[in-house]
Amino acid sequence: MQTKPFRIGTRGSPLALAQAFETRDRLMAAHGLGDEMFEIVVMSTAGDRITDRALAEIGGKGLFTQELEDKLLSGELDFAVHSSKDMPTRLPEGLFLSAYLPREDARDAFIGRAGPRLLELPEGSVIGSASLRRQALIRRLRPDLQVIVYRGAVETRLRKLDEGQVDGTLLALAGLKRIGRTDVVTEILDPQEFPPAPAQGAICIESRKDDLRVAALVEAINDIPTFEAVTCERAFLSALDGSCRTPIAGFAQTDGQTIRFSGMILTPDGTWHHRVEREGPASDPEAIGRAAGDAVRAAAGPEFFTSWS
Ligand SMILES: NCc1[nH]cc(CCC(=O)O)c1CC(=O)O
Repeated sequence: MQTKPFRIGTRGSPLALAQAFETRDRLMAAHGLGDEMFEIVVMSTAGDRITDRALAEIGGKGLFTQELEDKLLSGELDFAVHSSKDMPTRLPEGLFLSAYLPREDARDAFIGRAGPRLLELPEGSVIGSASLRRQALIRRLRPDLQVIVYRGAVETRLRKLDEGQVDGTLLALAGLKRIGRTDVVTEILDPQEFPPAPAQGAICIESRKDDLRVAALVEAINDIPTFEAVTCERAFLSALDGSCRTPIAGFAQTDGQTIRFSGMILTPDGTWHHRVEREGPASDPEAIGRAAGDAVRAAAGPEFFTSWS
């Protein structure tokens, strides 16, 4: 019988902590365990420390995960809780995503100071966002707006907005819900016009492949529809990857039988984009995402990926 508490790794941002506590609470409820059986271990990652540059510039994905993964591999942590959106498509040897929590709303939220709606902002308004996808989508819909790189924890971004450094910003609705700050949202963006990032809104658990005890523990809270949708979206991302500088959006929905996926790639300036729609059996989410990725890559042609890099 397990006597030592499970060590749960997380970043220290308010959102990361909320996600780690939600995971712990679900595990306690599923197994009838007390909180003494879990220890939350907070770690700082490179992504948390470097806040003045765009992520793609300093190395992109992996910046929020590497320190946690090192501690998983050394056995100092039993599992880590992440935003699936922050996870690289390829994980270190020996680690895997062993469970997904039920997905929150995957849509993006607009938070406007100069106006409540993105499409109605005064010409030349300044939007802060560090996400290549959001920057490109804004430029596509509103080429007249000025987009500036804007990072940091949610509360920092909201303060900068209040101070007037920008006229608006975009955040995942899911994150705002989890930290109880949906009060700032002025518009929820239509996922057809403003499609979310692959895996947005889904919390995942990462653990060692050979740790069957943890696999059995977390299996009890794994949400199958979220697993199917996010696996499909991550396969799309993986089929297109090669560059973390490509703005990519992708969203899958499943009814347990069929997965419906829709994806979009854009040039960073928003002038070109390609959409793809695919559906297929929920039993093979990866194949659907991969086929969608291959199709959109073929439709866009090689110059799409080289003309602006
Ligand atoms: N590192 C950015 C990040 N990773 C996950 C979320 C939101 C929560 C989610 O998508 O599950 C955010 C912030 C944002 O995009 O607003």
